[in-house]
Amino acid sequence: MSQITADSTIIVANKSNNGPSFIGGVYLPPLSTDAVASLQKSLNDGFDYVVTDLPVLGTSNPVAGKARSDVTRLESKWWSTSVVGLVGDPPHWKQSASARESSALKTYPGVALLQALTSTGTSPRATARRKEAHAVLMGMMEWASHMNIPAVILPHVPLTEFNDGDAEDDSDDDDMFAVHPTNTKSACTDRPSTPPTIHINNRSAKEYARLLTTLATSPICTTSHVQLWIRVPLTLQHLRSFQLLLARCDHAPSIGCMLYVDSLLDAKDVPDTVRELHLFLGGGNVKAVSWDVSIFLKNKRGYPALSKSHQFVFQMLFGRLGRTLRLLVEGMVGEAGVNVPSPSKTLAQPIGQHGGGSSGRLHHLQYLRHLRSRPQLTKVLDSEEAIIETPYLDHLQSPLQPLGDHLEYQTYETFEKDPVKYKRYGEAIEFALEDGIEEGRFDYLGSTTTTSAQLKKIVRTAQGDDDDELFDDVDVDFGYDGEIVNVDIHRVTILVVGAGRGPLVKEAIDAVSRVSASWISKTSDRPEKRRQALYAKIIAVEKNPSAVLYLQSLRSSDTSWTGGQDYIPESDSMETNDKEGDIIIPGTSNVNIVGCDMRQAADSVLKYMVHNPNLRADLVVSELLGSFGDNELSPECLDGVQRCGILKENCVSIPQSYTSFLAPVSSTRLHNEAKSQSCHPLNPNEGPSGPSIGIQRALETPYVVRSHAASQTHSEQACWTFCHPHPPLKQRQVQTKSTTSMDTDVIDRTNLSAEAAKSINNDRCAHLSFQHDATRGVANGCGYGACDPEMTTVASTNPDETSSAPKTDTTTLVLHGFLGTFHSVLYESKDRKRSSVISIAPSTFSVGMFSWFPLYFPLREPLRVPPGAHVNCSIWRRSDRERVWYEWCAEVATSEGSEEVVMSTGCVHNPGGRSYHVRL
Ligand SMILES: C[S@@+](CC[C@H](N)C(=O)[O-])C[C@H]1O[C@@H](n2cnc3c(N)ncnc32)[C@H](O)[C@@H]1O
Repeated sequence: MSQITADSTIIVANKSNNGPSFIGGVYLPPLSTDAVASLQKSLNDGFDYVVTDLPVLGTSNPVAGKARSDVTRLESKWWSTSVVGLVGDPPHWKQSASARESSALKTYPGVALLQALTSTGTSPRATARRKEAHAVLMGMMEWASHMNIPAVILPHVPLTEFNDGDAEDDSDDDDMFAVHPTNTKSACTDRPSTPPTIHINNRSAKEYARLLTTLATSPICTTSHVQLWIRVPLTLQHLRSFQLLLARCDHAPSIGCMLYVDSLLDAKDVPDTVRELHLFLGGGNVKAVSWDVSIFLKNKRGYPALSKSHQFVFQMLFGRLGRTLRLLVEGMVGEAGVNVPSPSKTLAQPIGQHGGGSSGRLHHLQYLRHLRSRPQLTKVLDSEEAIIETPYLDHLQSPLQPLGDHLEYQTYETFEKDPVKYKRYGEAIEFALEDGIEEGRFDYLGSTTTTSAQLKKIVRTAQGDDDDELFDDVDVDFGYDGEIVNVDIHRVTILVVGAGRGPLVKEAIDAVSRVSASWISKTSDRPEKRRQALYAKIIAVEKNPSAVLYLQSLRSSDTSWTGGQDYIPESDSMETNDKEGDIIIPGTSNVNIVGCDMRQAADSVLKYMVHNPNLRADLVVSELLGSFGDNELSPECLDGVQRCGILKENCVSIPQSYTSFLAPVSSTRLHNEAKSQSCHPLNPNEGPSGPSIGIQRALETPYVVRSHAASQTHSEQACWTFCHPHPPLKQRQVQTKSTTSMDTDVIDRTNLSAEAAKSINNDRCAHLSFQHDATRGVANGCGYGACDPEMTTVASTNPDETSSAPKTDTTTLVLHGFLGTFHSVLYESKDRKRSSVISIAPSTFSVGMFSWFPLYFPLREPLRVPPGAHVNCSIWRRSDRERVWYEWCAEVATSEGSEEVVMSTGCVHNPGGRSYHVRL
């Protein structure tokens, strides 16, 4: 049976074994005090959990402690996994209420209790009522905690005036259930051009916040981990008022939102809803979404279906939070005796007498499952990478420091599973080799002889085709099998730096083989039918001794690493590495493994290259990129390689360049996680039992995170770009007509490429301005993954006006930091016709690649950005002899004519690298 627990990742992980993640529950009011009967009726229909009314405990009133049979019949594992509690109004209150009261009570369960709890009246009656309400609520919560129920549904403060305080004392009880008209219709249908006013009783809201905070910090939530799901109807005003409530509760993680969809959503209100929801998903701690059966329409065959507008909302909610979001079906389907009718029932068409199955809600569940299984959702929620990354959602990690630390075996293994990254590297190496051949850049090594049969085999293997018969179809004339063929061999030297466990070496070997096969095939028209092929010298440099052992083991067992020959022991120099008298096999590679820091050519093989210009590298391949591009010190490492003098002057680097991007993010979850680092730092050197690092350090440290409950509010912007290798000095001097006194002859005799890398400064700064975006950046979703232009189209539509301009924005954004991402051009041909790119910047995201998550730069204090204002962010990359670090600073500004007025600013974070740095 699937589980409902406080830890969403556990649920999803459990579910992922059985198919798509989808946790669906149901509330069956006639059985609301019998969890056994509810479960019996609903599990067969495919629901995962049920909602039960929490009982009134105590001895002082007539219905308190009323027996229920389920407590003696259901084992604890069911209560802790498959039952959610509902805080409703005490039954004896309902019983004593007049008919009018009853109908008002049905609006939202628990509202009458909430009203009594939060009233500030001082009369004896108000005081007694409040006391009773408090005892009822605490009893319910204690029982939930006792039963280990994972979550409890509570009401939200209604958007109406309570007759609060002493006024209540003078009124009869009818008035306290009076429902304001706005309560029964979607606020989405009120589309004011000025900011909507939240008509809630502010005093009650604050009383409620105090009560919830008390619960959230009590053992009920901190020890028993009961989550508080506040029922928030899906209207603009409710969403906004709930965010105020959460802010008052200091965004306690145990207080979450259960969105309640109980009103029809007019198509013209979809843009507003989409924009509002986008931000809400970053700040509303959304745990569940409940669909009231009254909003279902009838399809042609009479089965329940949602309107197009609600389908869009479903897609958005599940597309963003589908791996952690629980679903609930509520409301009546026509049976008698149901005591929780939908307030908006009259807006919907009735769907008939029965919703199918033993629960009467089977068809609703089947329909919602059908929406969840649409390709738009399955491709984001059920892909292999989605399943792999699930445990990492919103989980902060210290950025790796592969230069300063040695990576673990398992870390390499995880990298190597990426289905996109290595493919793109393979393509890039192939393009670079093809262009090198076209430009005649690879040295002629000599000629070798082989047979047609052997050549066929080489081509076939490179094409991944082992079937002899199939090969007969290939339109290349290789002659008869025994024919002797001459092949001119050209040598390419490939330096793979930071080789790890060798995946890029493998890509290089395969690319050499593929390019050679195609060159062999293309060169049949040369004199005497002499063919041409490549032979590669690959030097794999790695500083992690354990990874070097792995590389050596691979070399000893894989003949593709030793030129297709049986194992050849490695020698100290490049030239003597080939076995005496061995014939070079066209299209093969011979790998040398060098265990040292790439910034020092301390090894004999590398020294040999330095002293023999024709043996220097034609191609240098590396993957030293961090989430923010340069944050794992790729620039310093690759400059170090170049400075050693082991690159030819026309050497090509893969990657050729990488650009760092930054985008503002609104996410209370990420900010909370960062704050909690002050007590439980991630830094493995300190560990969970280490000293607390303090709030300053916690919020001046960037974290790698698979953002999830987050909203990127503007398109990302480029900060800076690093290109490799630096053009040889002489070339630059000629280009810039430098008149320095440097003796170019001397430089010529040493190494122009090496000289070029000697006086490089990799410090950078960027001043970015994120202008007001009326769509609130909805297309960027949570800031990880490809952006969705359809969202922009929907959010930009303004059906009220003839112009297509978006409606005036009325929301204040709350920013909690910035997400750093990167885009890298691995290789682009000079004519730009062929290129291979990897990216985690949303606008150019490499779909399916999961090796990098964004780098979250927190802000010490969240920034409030009023409608129309823009956000400026300055970021610096700084260094000293031992460290590299970032400093960042954000401000809010408006434009007044041509003038910019700064409205508020944060401080410069991490000055001098005081809280965080990367070791050189
Ligand atoms: C991100 S891993 C990539 C490993 C492998 N190329 C891959 O794609 O799976 C970076 C590797 O570079 C190595 N490395 C980092 N800086 C280095 C340096 N200065 N010299 C040699 N190796 C270095 C690390 O030990 C690590 O194995």
